[in-house]
Amino acid sequence: MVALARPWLLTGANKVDRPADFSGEKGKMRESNNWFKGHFCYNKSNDYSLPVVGGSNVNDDKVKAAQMAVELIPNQAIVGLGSGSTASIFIDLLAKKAHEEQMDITCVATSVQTSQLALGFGLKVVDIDAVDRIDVTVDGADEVDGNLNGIKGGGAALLFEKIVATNSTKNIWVVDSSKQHLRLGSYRLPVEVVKFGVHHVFNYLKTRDLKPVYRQQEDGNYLTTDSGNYIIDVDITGQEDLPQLAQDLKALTGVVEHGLFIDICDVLLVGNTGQAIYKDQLTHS
Ligand SMILES: O=C[C@H](O)[C@H](O)[C@H](O)COP(=O)(O)O
Repeated sequence: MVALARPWLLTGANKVDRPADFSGEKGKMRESNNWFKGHFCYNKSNDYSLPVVGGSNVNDDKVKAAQMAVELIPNQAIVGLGSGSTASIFIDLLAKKAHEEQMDITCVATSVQTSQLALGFGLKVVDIDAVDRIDVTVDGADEVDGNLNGIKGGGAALLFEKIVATNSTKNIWVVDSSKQHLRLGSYRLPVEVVKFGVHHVFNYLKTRDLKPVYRQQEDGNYLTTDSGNYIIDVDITGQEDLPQLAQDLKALTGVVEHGLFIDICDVLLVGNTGQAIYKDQLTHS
């Protein structure tokens, strides 16, 4: 049992004032949040505090990136918690540090699963509307380019992730170097679309040569996000002007959000190289 492997869970040091409210889904593990679906497997039963997690190089790299991020979190910070395997490692390490150093940390989660994970680790998680600022958000990414623009949403959390990120003073991304590409597009871009009329949006995306594909669950049903929407993954390899594409997608009726995160990441932490790349120190833009 996880709690036994993490003694800081037993102290009650991090009291939950107001649990995050995800539109009635509180406390439910939804299928849409099964992160293993074509993406990764985060095994909550592993106590992977450093030595144990080292099953693969990629995992080692994620741990290193997460460790670097934890060092950047000051006491009394309001922290946005990203979603995905790397963010999950960060959450675990943050909980450990908060306990050991008796830090006063308040967290805002970007998905139901992240909220449950953080609460399980003893962190204080509040609803985004219960705070008037988010000091720093730490999240993973599916792909990131040399300007620190990226694609997110491989775990279908892009909408809440973008809401939290755009309301954060600083955004730190934690990645392994396989996520770094000169140009975005190796990873299909997730587009979150309301269910009503979704086939019309799908057909329009086809006409834009975006080769849309519905994201499905293992049982063949369309995957549903925490907000009750569908995800359509599109191919952006032929798209030259990504900021324009981002605007076009956003303007499409029925589209709620897309996974292009442009000009959002402030600091990129790359686990395997130990690099910290700061956006304001880039020589190009
Ligand atoms: O919706 C999912 C998020 O955008 C994740 O942050 C992203 O998919 C990266 O996840 P991971 O750290 O597992 O590669």
